[in-house]
Amino acid sequence: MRNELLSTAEMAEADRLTIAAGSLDGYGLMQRAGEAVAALVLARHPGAKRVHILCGPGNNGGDGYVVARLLAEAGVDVALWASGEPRAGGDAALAAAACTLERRPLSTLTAEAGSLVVDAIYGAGLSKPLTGDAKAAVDIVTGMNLPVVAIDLPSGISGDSGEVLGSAFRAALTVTFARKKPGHLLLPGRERCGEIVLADIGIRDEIIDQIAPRTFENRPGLWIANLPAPAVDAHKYKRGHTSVFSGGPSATGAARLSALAAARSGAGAVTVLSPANAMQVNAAHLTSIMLRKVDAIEDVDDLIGDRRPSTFVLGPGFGIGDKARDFTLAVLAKDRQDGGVEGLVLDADGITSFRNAASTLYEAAGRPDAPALIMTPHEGEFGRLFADIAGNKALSKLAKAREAAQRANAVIVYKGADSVIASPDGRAAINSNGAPWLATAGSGDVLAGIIAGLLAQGMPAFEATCAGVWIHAEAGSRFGPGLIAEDLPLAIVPVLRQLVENTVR
Ligand SMILES: NC(=O)C1=CN([C@@H]2O[C@H](COP(=O)(O)OP(=O)(O)OC[C@H]3O[C@@H](n4cnc5c(N)ncnc54)[C@H](O)[C@@H]3O)[C@@H](O)[C@H]2O)[C@@H](O)CC1
Ligand SMILES: [K+]
Repeated sequence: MRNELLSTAEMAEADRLTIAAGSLDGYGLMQRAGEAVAALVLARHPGAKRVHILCGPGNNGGDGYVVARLLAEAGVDVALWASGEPRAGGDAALAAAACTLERRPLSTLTAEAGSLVVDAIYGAGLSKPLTGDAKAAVDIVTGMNLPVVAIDLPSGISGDSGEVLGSAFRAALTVTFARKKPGHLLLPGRERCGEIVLADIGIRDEIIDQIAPRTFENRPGLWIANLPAPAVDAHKYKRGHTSVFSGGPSATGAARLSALAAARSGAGAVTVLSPANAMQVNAAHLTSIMLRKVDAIEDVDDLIGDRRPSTFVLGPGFGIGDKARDFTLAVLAKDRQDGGVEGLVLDADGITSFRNAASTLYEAAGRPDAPALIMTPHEGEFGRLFADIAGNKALSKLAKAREAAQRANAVIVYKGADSVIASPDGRAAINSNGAPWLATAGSGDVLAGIIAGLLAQGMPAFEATCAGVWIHAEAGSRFGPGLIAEDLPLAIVPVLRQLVENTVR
């Protein structure tokens, strides 16, 4: 399966390039779109008493006119409601002319219980909040709880941001074309789409390649080729060494969770770096994971010279302040080359520690040959570091993560039920396999550990991060109710096995 997501502008470009390539004209694409939707309506709702088709003035409405004609030809009782007139001479006007059903104004919409609604009011062209007849239609249909099949997007949902503009339908099924759009995966759009079906309308893969999208759905196909599989002659340090900084005596659990997750994700060796006064408590809880005393920057330097850990986690339970900043900058000052430090995952207190010193962090991460910096902020932490970006209402979550990654010279995981992973090189991925069970104390510590563990095995930073987010979410979703963070490191094992055996996509 291909994982690209197309912005609404890229989708329009794909239409244009397809038409220019001469295989299909705009009207032909619209026919294909309408055929796909009509076929799904017939397949999914064979017993629908009556289907109300709501058509807007643009090409989304054009698709609706095609659906109306095809369903009527198939013997379905169709009622057609129009909002505005398609532009004369355009594809939608042709589709409307080919549909001889009586058209009634959408402002007079009435529907009966047991009927089905096809929403073709607005799609990719939505440019402002729903008002007037469109908004009233949403209220009526929602109030009656009628099932809705949305064409391309539920009207009112922005294809680029997933935001509700004014109000929006809640669809049971959304049929979109060629590739999904970010708004199908970002919240609240994802919830409003229901099941999403991707229909092939004749836009070929080569056309998408030409557009070279930089946004992806985070699925295994995006990174499986980079997933580490241990070589036959692997010894433990060849499989990567991750070190996790522990907090003080009363805050050590988070680091151990991270460490365990790094080990489960395949790092050959994992060390917890503990302040002297927490050595005992850490030692009492560690078996296969190593322990080393680290109180000062010299200790970090000694460790790197001596044991050559390739990745670090700093933040979980660590405490906010100078020490977090100093250790972070000490790690980022190392070189990557020749078996040096590959990367640092900065989470929780590690992120918050830089709220008034962000530029120092970004400069350190931007030095050529610096280890990769990966930051995993939830919404609150993101706002602390990137207040201006977080507060910019014109930006989607996707755009915010992208801008933050570029500014910070870091891979950013903007966490949430729709986590966005963005790379400083402009790539971004939206995750959609999460589950509410993952919102539990310590869950983020485990995520940081998985990412560091994959990174230590030589996975590139963006791919390791995307894989970590997906594996973490998949493990949590499969585990389900009752999940606590302690369960997660073990719960990733069956997910990893399926990935290694290539039985999950
Ligand atoms: N050749 C093509 O471009 C194809 C387009 N397709 C369909 O065409 C759709 C996009 O068509 P359009 O670009 O015409 O856009 P829409 O049909 O989504 O919107 C039509 C127009 O409505 C106006 N509008 C937007 N939001 C409004 C609001 N809240 N209140 C009042 N007016 C508003 C805008 O002027 C907009 O251009 C896709 O979603 C898809 O369903 C498909 O037929 C496949 C081929
Ligand atoms: K629609």
